[in-house]
Amino acid sequence: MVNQEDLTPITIIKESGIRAMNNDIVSGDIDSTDINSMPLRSMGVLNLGDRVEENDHSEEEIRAVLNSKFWSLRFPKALEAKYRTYYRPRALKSFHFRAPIILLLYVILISGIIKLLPDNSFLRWINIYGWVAVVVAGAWVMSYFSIFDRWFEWYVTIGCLICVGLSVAVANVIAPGVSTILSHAGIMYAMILIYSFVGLRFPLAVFAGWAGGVLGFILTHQLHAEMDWQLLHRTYTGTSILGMCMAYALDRQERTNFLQACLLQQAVINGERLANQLDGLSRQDALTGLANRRHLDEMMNHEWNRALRQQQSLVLMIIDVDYFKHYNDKLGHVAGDECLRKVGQLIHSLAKRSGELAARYGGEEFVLLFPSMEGDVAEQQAQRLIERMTALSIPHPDGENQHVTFSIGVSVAVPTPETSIDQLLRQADAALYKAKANGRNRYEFFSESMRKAAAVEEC
Ligand SMILES: Nc1nc2c(ncn2[C@@H]2O[C@H](COP(=O)(O)OP(=O)(O)OP(=O)(O)O)[C@@H](O)[C@H]2O)c(=O)[nH]1
Repeated sequence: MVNQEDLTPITIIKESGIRAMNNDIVSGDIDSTDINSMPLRSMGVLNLGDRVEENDHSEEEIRAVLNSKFWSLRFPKALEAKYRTYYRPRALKSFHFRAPIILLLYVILISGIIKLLPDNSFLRWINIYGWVAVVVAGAWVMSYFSIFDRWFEWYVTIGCLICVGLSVAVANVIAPGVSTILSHAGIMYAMILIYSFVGLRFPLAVFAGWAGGVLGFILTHQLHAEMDWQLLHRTYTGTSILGMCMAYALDRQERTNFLQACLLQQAVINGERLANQLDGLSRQDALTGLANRRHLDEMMNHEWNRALRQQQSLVLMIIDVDYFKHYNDKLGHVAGDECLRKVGQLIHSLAKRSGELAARYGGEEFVLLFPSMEGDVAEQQAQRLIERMTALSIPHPDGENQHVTFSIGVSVAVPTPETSIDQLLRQADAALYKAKANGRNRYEFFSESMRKAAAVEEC
């Protein structure tokens, strides 16, 4: 049995997948294909006990097979191969406890037969029937060695065939009498066990049953005994027919269970996929495809706590489009949306490293979060942003520069237990205010003088 960790989509994203999620959102590329490749799929959430392996058959295909009733007990090739790999370990595991039960039944049976045997027959009888125990015990032992696993069906089939042959032969070598009746009961035991208890698929069980009968016929002749056909038809042939019916029904039931497990697995995967998609969408800004405020808040806290633990500096930039109201008023909201999309793409192009995040903060405001970044690198990034925006050259009908620009407020901090991410945000906001006041199309860093001015204002 494959034990799966019981992880829900939400915990996966929040714990191990948060980074993958972040990058997908930032790139604005969340769609079902990406979500399929997220950690959830590789982890597999299904816990159906004996798990159906990776399900690459479509739901329709499985339903079609299920509806076809598969009277021939055979699926289309690929599905059949998958069924075999699903079925074999289950049958093998069952055999671990079924083999000793067979041995126990055998002991009970022979203890009854021994009491009824004529005195001079014991050695002859045990010399033949004793091998049944050896064969069953041998198969049982083999089932514990994984090197034989791939041959499981075959060594059990051959073992069953030999046991049937020996059971038939031994019933014929004993002189007619009371003990013969129990020996024929032994044949019936053997037939029922191989058809319905050992765990063989229908065709193999049929092969073992009838080929075993042929072997019994040959052994009887080799041992110079007579076949009592009338009695054999009532025991061997009768139980063979009954056993075949049972084996057929069991094989079909096993196959039906497999198909239903496939469908259930598919339903679970679809549910997880949908949950992932919804979760992704709930963290994405619909207009720009960047992370939205919700995801930004989570990531800011996440990165803040990490920076606090590792005592690394964290950079936060608030970027605000200049004179955007004028742009909107002159060109309309649709053009305004298009402009915000382009600005969003540009901002995203700077958040490349793992953990870096570009988000839409609201309206025409964006945020860039840079973990493990020092002030001098932050300055280069801010400068780069301004330059790329100039190069983008989106015409602004009413702007000072004839093209759309933005202003940037930057704050840099190494977190301490006394400070918070909100403080960092407020500082970036204060720096942005200064950039606007100083003429826009520029960046400003939060400085000591701003801190003092803020303190004075607060007083
Ligand atoms: N097209 C569009 N406009 C938006 C959206 N969100 C906010 N806005 C507009 O953005 C404008 C923001 O205007 P203001 O806050 O006055 O800022 P501004 O005109 O850029 O002035 P400064 O920031 O001082 O340079 C408003 O006209 C909003 O209607 C949006 O999703 N799409």
